[in-house]
Amino acid sequence: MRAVFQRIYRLTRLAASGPRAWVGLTMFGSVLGLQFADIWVDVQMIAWYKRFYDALENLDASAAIRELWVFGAIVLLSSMIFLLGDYIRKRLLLRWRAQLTDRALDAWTNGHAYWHLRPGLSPKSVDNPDQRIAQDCRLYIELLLQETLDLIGRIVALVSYVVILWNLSDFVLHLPIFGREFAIPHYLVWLAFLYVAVSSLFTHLMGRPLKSLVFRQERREADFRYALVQLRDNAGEVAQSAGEPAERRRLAQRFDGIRHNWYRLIGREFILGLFTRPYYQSILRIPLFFSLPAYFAGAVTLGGLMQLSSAFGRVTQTLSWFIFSYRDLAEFAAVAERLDDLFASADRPPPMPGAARDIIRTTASDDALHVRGLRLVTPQGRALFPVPDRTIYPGERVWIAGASGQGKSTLLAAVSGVWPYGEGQIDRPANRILYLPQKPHLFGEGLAAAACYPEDPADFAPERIRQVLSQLGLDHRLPALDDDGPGALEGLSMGERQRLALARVLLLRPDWVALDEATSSLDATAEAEILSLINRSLPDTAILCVSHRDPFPLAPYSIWQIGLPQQDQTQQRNTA
Ligand SMILES: Nc1ncnc2c1ncn2[C@@H]1O[C@H](COP(=O)(O)OP(=O)(O)OP(=O)(O)O)[C@@H](O)[C@H]1O
Repeated sequence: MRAVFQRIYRLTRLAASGPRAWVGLTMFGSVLGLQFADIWVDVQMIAWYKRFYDALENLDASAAIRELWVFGAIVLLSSMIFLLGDYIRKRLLLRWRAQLTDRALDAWTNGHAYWHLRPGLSPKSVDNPDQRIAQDCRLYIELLLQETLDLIGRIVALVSYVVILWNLSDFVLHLPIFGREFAIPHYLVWLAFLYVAVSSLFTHLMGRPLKSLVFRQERREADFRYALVQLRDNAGEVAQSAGEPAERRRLAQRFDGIRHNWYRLIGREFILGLFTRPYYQSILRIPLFFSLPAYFAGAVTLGGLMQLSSAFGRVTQTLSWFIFSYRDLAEFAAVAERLDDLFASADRPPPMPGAARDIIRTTASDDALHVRGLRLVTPQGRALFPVPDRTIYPGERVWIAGASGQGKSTLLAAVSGVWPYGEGQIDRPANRILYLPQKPHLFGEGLAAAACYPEDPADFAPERIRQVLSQLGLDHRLPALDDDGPGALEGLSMGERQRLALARVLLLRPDWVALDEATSSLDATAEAEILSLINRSLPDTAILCVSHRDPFPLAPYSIWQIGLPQQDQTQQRNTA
């Protein structure tokens, strides 16, 4: 229970702090104030009923008409209070959600948490981070506002009801226990608290598994949604390999997960309902029974008994917030756990047990790349081939060669700073290394965004983008250049995707480039043309090229052999 409160405290602080935090807090205070004003209007309405019906009974037409005007004013005031409160509450919802989402995105993207916390790379990978950031942040704030406003409102109401009950139950109950007689003054007040405390304990014991079931349900829903997204992303491959039955099987399996957990969830809700439902239905009657000892002792009249039981009922009903809100509170606790877990894991991604994380990284003072004593291992601790020591200076071209699976891509990931497993030292240049993979991921924002990634296409002259795409053989795609939707990328062949990604090298003109089989899908002639174009256009750029084919157009280049040679190509090549 303490852990739940700590989580809620941490998350709420994240959402409600930050620049201009006072605006959010003022909004929260205003919503609360309007909630109290609404209660006051409610009280006015009750008083109005008495005045209006008295006027009717006395056949006082002018008083009745006056009360109609009062009624109109109360309705107007009540509507204004409701609408204003609702509007401010919704604005606050977005404000705190935006702040929490911002923090979650920071945590997820800073320090490469999104890279480290994937299955197989971390012992505690984070499932469905997209759902946690997109949905849980919203749900958390929604439930936070709902439960806290409700709770505060009830606490205030409780104080007034307890005062009423205390004054009404101004008599002593004499209770014989084990032969001795105990005198309990104001016994109804104590009884109300005891009754609800015992009932709350029951509710908690019966509903305890709900939180983890809700937690699991959210996860399974997200898994199912993600499986559908995967089908959309791989539509071409699935359709051409007639993979529909396999996809249906996969989707049905995910849905089965939802179904099984749902049965357990509703089963538990049923068990909880066995207690809460009768409790809900008897809460207005039980107070009457509890007040009977006072009646039979002659302490109150029948009218007093009714008044007492109604005050008692108000107190118990207000105190029963925990019982009535148990399902929502379980969801709130589950959402808080999922979100807090995301923040905690992103802050300190846990290391894989048994895999060294001892790579020392510094920024080289001479703007070169120095690799010393580097031994890379997989996350499971399997050692890859040792990487020969090497220094690469600005403007150099290097072919990183080696047979498949020996660690070339892993070396590039270590040089980029993301691969943590292994030991040795990497002193890297201060400037960013532009990395192009074999299978470039093109986001759905259109050709220009893909060609300039990760820079903003607005920073580049459209003419320059056209010229580069044309140099790379993508003239036929230029009419779609101004289309900034995913349709512009539809149908690009893998070779065209690689050409589009290579445009980044020519547009961004970085000081360092890592090409990780970035031309593997091009035919030999096109590959030679594009590599020569890059070689000519960027004479001062250092190029690290992972390739199974000799990148001779980059000549003069040297070879950095990783593991066993793939073929006999280890001699230094100095001419094209
Ligand atoms: N996340 C990971 N989990 C487990 N093993 C991994 C992981 N990443 C890489 N490896 C393993 O590390 C080894 C080196 O992989 P890497 O991709 O660096 O090879 P490569 O030399 O680039 O291969 P290729 O030429 O086929 O692209 C492989 O055996 C691979 O299975």
